Amino acid sequence: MGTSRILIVTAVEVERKAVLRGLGHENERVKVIAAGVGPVSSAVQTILELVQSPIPFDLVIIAGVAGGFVGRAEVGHIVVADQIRSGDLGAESPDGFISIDELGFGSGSIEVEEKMTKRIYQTLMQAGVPVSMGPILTMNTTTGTTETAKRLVADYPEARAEAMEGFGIATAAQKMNIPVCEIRSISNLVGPRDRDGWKLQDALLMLEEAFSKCKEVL
Ligand SMILES: O=C(O)c1cccc(C(=O)CC[C@H]2O[C@@H](n3cnc4c(=O)[nH]cnc43)[C@H](O)[C@@H]2O)c1
Repeated sequence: MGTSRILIVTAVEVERKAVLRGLGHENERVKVIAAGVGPVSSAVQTILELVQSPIPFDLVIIAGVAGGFVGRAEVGHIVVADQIRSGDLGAESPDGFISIDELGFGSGSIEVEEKMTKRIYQTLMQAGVPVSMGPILTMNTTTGTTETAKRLVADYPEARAEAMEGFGIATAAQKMNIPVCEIRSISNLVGPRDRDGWKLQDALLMLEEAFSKCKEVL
């Protein structure tokens, strides 16, 4: 749609390939990179890409698979973030988790680019893709117990999904004054670890479909 340059950042290569299949091909406006698993690796790789690019990027889109919170995002659905939040940046205490905001050391959430977020969400809705919108949490550690899942559901009542890169990549983009969006395809539910139960292939196919439906509005 626009003439802006977009950097799409996934964690792993299979996600990058799914996005590329959806887009049809990479072009001079849209670049897709796999920046590594977790907020640190993905943030560092993103900032390197943004700083080293001869032509500046206007938008960063975080994309990949994610865990959905039970009753809030089903496996096979797409979640578009209306907020990118760290789910574990802070301190533990006997009275519960204390966020980085409450500690007074900054903010654990980053706002998304509203116009593009709405455009992506509406495009997917109109195309009949199962999609919902809400905060996506970023975790250093994939949740694998009922206890942690309960803590997250209680602390972030609006959160739809968790993944491991969003807050890192968004922080890198924010430092460069570049707006961000996040789109995730749900591969598993957040809860007791069941790695064999992850529907990775289905989620990657849905990620591909989401980008194929959205390519005209990017
Ligand atoms: O087998 C594992 O425990 C495992 C640990 C880290 C990463 C993976 C991946 O397969 C990497 C892909 C990517 O998946 C995102 N993801 C998917 N589901 C979840 C989740 O329930 N909680 C957090 N992250 C999730 C994440 O962004 C990874 O980078 C496997």
